[in-house]
Amino acid sequence: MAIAIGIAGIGGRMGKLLQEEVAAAGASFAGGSRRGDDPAILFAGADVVIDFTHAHAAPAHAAAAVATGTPLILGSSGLSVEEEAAVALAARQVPIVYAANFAPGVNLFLAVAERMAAALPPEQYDAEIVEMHHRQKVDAPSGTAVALGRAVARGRGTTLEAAGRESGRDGHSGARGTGTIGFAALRGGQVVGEHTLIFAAGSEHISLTHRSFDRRVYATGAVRAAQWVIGKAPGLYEMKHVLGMG
Ligand SMILES: NC(=O)C1=CN([C@@H]2O[C@H](COP(=O)(O)OP(=O)(O)OC[C@H]3O[C@@H](n4cnc5c(N)ncnc54)[C@H](OP(=O)(O)O)[C@@H]3O)[C@@H](O)[C@H]2O)C=CC1
Ligand SMILES: O=C(O)C1=N[C@H](C(=O)O)C[C@H](O)C1
Repeated sequence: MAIAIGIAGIGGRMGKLLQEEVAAAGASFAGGSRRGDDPAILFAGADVVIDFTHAHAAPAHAAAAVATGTPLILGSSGLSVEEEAAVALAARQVPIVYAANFAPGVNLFLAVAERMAAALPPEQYDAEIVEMHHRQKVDAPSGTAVALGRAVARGRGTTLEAAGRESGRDGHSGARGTGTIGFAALRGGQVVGEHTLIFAAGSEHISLTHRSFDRRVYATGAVRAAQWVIGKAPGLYEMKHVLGMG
């Protein structure tokens, strides 16, 4: 029988595409929710729920997933430390796939970024991440940029928090810190999503860029994750697990 997929944020840019991709994948649409709706109703009627809404909605959606035993696919970006902790806690009781970016190419990019960072000494190669998105995006840096920063830090045997983030440089910002990870966020027009990771040394630069031209790539990936997560044990999964890259 076709799995029934619920969609939180059905009225949003991603919500509308997700509904189309649920149908295209041969799954059934279990209903959608909008801001202000009780998430318990959506979760109770679905085999799995996809949430591309807002960071602040993530804890309530994770709690509804636990209360109903319904797996959650979480794509919202800009979660605070506390919001991510609430999601991780819920994932002890129900399977959750939480990904900053559901595009396959980006997940390969994350793996390559980690390997590059492991090979390039932080004392010589400054890591800078530049992203550009449409003018409506409300959080910065993007979730994908943060995930790239985390991948670089992991490759260097540390964490993003320990390495230190440098973002929003303006005015007398001082010299760049050695080993820190820099972020720059551009906003304009209708750019779907562009991310560049630069390793800059005194005598050479290496950069890697990913561009999304159609946000449907995220919706297709999220529906794939929804089909994959059914029957999985409780845990916090990433897109690399769905893609078999874990
Ligand atoms: N992981 C990934 O691959 C991707 C992640 N994203 C992320 O997904 C999120 C949504 O992006 P996008 O669709 O472009 O944004 P939109 O603003 O177009 O859509 C978000 C929708 O969610 C609704 N909403 C907000 N809070 C709730 C809630 N508590 N319950 C139900 N619905 C709610 C909003 O309603 P209202 O209009 O009333 O506020 C809106 O319709 C962002 O965080 C974005 O960064 C986007 C693309 C890819
Ligand atoms: O808001 C968006 O549009 C996107 N958000 C995600 C992010 O913050 O990384 C993924 C993608 O870049 C599009």
